[in-house]
Amino acid sequence: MEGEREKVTEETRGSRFRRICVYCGSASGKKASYKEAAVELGKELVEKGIDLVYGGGSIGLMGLVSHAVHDGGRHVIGVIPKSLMPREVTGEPVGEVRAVSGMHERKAEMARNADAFIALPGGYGTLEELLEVITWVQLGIHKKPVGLLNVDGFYDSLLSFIDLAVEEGFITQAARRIVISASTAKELVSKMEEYVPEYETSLVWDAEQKTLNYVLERESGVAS
Ligand SMILES: C/C(=C\CNc1ncnc2c1ncn2[C@@H]1O[C@H](COP(=O)(O)O)[C@@H](O)[C@H]1O)CO
Repeated sequence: MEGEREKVTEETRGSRFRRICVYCGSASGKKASYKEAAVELGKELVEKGIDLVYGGGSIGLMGLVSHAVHDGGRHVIGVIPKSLMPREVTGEPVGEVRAVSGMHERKAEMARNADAFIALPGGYGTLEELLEVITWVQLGIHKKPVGLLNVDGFYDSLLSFIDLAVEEGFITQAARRIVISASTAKELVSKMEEYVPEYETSLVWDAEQKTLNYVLERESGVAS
């Protein structure tokens, strides 16, 4: 039960993260290792006392990771656009469901509520969410760690592409280091714990807005 849960502090949980946002496939993929990795990641969050925010629903890897975190007693927030609320589209979500008006608001709400981001294997939706939060670091919108769970080399070709873009002068070495990757959940979370941001935030979230509006730090008067 939520209210009876033992109070976990940064010291007792042994993690600097209170809540991690997980992006992952609305499908499960073909290999058993993808499903196993989603469950393993959920259990790792539980072991470290970390809560989850994700895209809501219980289909595919999204269902596996959210059930693993919820079953382990941690808090789960699923952010679902109203248009995807019918159960036949996303399945039955667990934990707290936050209904939002659209996809942009959903991504902003997920990002705002997380201390870090992890991408499991997935398709277009996962890639879009992942690349956006990476870009937001580069733009100085946030400096939260971004991790790629490279299950069975699923993300090898994306990492090679990023390296090519570095070689070809489209991504800087510093921006390359935004992307943290590992093949197991334990190793990934541990690397993310050690991550030292190289980018300063120069834009701040506009808390008055539902969508990801941001303003230059010097104009907002808010220190991040
Ligand atoms: C395809 C349709 C619905 C699929 N249902 C989804 N339910 C919840 N969240 C979703 C859904 N589809 C995409 N997302 C978000 O993107 C990521 C998964 O996308 P992918 O393309 O499967 O990688 C996931 O992190 C969600 O936030 C409409 O019929």
